[in-house]
Amino acid sequence: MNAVELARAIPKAELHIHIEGSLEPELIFALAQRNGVQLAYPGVEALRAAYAFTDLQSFLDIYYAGASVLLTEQDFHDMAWAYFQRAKADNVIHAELFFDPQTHTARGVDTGVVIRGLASARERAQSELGISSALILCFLRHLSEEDAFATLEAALPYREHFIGVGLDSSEVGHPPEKFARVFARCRELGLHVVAHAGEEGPPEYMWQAIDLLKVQRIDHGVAALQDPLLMAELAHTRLPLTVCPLSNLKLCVVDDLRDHPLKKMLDAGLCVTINSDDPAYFGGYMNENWAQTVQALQMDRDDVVAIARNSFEASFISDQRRAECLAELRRVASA
Ligand code: HPA
Ligand SMILES: [Zn+2]
Repeated sequence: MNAVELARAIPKAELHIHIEGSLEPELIFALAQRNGVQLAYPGVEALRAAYAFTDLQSFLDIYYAGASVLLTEQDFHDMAWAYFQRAKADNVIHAELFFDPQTHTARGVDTGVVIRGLASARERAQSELGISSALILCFLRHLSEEDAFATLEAALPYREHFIGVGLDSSEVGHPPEKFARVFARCRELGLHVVAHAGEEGPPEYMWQAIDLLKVQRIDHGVAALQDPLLMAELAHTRLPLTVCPLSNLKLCVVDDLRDHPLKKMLDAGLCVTINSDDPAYFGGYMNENWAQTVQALQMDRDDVVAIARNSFEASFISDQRRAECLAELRRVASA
């Protein structure tokens, strides 16, 4: 097996997937019809043709429009179940899913509807596919911290269904410091904390995520390369970064996959992982991200194994499940 074949075959954890970003155009139209929702596009092809993004905001506008078809518990279940089946085909054996309650509560959909629908898909993925998973509630950073507090409050009756919180949506102009108090509260509640930083924003936002939000992982973090002190810190602490190469390409964070910083970050000793972010919008699920990145950056089999191992080390799974995943990884890597 060469490095690209190994990248496809190796068991892996996905740690940066917005479940609303796994909604394929076909399912968007099927749900629109089921729920009587009117879309601004005449059909699947027209919608797909609109997926030509110039930056994060141009994507977010379409992503929030796509999510408008989600109304019932069954809708959330169907979306997540479709993702888990796709993940299984890519040898994902553990997944930590982001979801955005505010995208749905703003349309009158109750937080409980969102969480119950996702939770039942998770249970099904465990029993029918053997995929372990968890949910991470994300606050939309373009909204206020007060809004984030209200979102947390509304989700607390379902506390057993999510393991942590994150921070997503429009980065520039909405630094992590804006959410310092709500993240402190989440830490007090025993929730894991992560945040998007250094996708379009500067290294300063990554420092804020570390120092003020006290995150356990940074989502994206590709801006780290602009700051040698930050690189040294990340190498020293091994704070994981959930990198999303095809997302960075589609949102013009990099112009060419061959210029992607992932390999430099790996070689500098950072705990980097490969993830799909919003696969229905960015042209590829896990194995497309892995295969294209390994190919473009000419990574070898050792790099592939190191990144897969990082994905389990960076995950919020039990020690027992982590040991199982690492054993499975060793089995495939040595076959
Ligand atoms: O890549 C992303 N960045 C920020 N917010 C998001 N929400 C969905 N995907 C993203
Ligand atoms: Zn993301």
